Amino acid sequence: MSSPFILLNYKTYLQGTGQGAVEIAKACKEVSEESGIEIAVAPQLPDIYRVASEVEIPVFSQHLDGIGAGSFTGHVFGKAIKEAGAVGTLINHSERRLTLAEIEASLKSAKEFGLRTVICTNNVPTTAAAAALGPDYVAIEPPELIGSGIPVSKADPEVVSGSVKAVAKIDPAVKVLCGAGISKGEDLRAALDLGSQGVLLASGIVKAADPKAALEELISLV
Ligand SMILES: O=C(CO)COP(=O)(O)O
Repeated sequence: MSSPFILLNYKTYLQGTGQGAVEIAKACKEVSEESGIEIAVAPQLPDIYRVASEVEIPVFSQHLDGIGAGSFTGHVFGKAIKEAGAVGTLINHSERRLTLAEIEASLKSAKEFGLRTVICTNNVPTTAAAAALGPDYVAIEPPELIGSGIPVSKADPEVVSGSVKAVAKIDPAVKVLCGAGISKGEDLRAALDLGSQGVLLASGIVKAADPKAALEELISLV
């Protein structure tokens, strides 16, 4: 099996804001180098440039709007994200839901600017629909488990294995991540055993007293 992909979403957690965003990214980079596992970070939009400038690590945006250059006040433009140093973006996170048409437009914009794409979903049917759009990854995250500390890979293994199966049927090139409540080595191990190719996670690392130690524990059973 190939090495997993770990994507750390900072959300708007205080610990991952401003300089904290840089410090957590440095911890991720160290653990990534020590282990050979790809770890990417998704800081808040205003922190993308600072993290990408100060730490050599893949940086993702937490959101992207499917708009072009022009009259779009307050929107997130793919070219700006790319030039800030991002290499990818989340699309349709549970805390930043989009309509189907908006997801498609966001994906198109991300692809236009060469960004890696992760469409977040909440169940097997939406995962199947997202896979049909052809992103690099879909990330299945049942909303009720997000931030709960209860790992999706243990509490709802069927939604992970069901998503893996559905995506394989629709487009085997699309990779599957899972997330919600993932924080321990055994949670990541269970996620990989269910066929996912990595995890999207947040609070277990960002809010940890020692994010580097938490990351080392997370990957201990890979
Ligand atoms: O929403 C998530 C990642 O995008 C999951 O959050 P938690 O890891 O805090 O459950």
